[in-house]
Amino acid sequence: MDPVIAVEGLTKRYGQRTVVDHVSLTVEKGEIAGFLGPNGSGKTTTIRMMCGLLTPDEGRGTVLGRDVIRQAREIKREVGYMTQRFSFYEDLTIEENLAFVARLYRLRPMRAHVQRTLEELGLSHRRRDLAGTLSGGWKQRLALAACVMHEPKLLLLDEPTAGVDPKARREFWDEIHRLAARGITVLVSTHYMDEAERCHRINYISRGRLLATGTVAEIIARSGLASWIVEGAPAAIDAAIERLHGAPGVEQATPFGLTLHVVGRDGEALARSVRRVAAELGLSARPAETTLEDVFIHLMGEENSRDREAA
Ligand SMILES: Nc1ncnc2c1ncn2[C@@H]1O[C@H](COP(=O)(O)OP(=O)(O)OP(=O)(O)O)[C@@H](O)[C@H]1O
Repeated sequence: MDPVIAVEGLTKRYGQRTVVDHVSLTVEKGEIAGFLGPNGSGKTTTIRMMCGLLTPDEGRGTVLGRDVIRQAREIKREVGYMTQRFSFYEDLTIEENLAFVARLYRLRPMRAHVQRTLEELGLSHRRRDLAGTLSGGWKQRLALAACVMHEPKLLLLDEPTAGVDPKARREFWDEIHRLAARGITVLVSTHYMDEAERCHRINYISRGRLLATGTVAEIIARSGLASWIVEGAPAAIDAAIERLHGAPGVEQATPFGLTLHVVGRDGEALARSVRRVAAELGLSARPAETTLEDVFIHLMGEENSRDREAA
């Protein structure tokens, strides 16, 4: 079966700046593909090129079997795109907002589409609530309803859960998994690590370039990073950060509450440095599983140091 998204070398420039730099991406049917990267790394721009809203300066490929350059209009109609800043008529109810969207898409019979969508997304009992009175989580659910009502086979969700509480985020992701189980393909950008871990595959982009792609396990394994956790009193942890900075094998030391994640590629040198500093400061240290967050912090750090070298 052909991939739902198969793009190659997508590039977008604004003036002198290349904001998306030869991004190639494949997403298979039914897959939940995560799109991660720091602010301003080019996720939204890439998504907009894939849903036919923005013409790439270079690159080619297909989305839902249609050409991203020549058939942008068809793609735009056939995907479900949830933007970062979706908007509703706040003084209309959930049902009225959906009816408005159904009219935009010329869905017939309109009532039946609205009804089915309300039911599928668990919105029926709140359909007479005004959109303006909904909590963040329910607004997000309404936005998702609006972009699935025309039954798209591909959903492009741009940070759909930004600013939503953990319970509502979890429910939103349960919904994404339900949609994927029905064969809908999802590409979703996020800054949350727990969400990244709920994706089948992850694509990590930084400064417009795709730096890592694969399952969580593959990305962690390929990073070649070893990790240690150091624990103890806050003052000693602060001192450990200072002593570990620049120590052999230590590439990053990141505090997480009362623990410190210490990460590096040279496992033996890292172990020696961590053990030494822990002993000096009376801290406990143990080897740990490298997390996705460790890998992403590391990738960002590498980019920054490349910049410093180039400067
Ligand atoms: N129309 C435009 N004109 C000029 N620069 C732009 C335009 N659109 C985006 N950019 C720049 O391109 C870069 C990538 O932006 P983009 O919104 O794609 O990133 P992002 O990864 O989605 O970021 P975030 O996580 O903050 O949403 C940013 O530096 C942004 O300022």
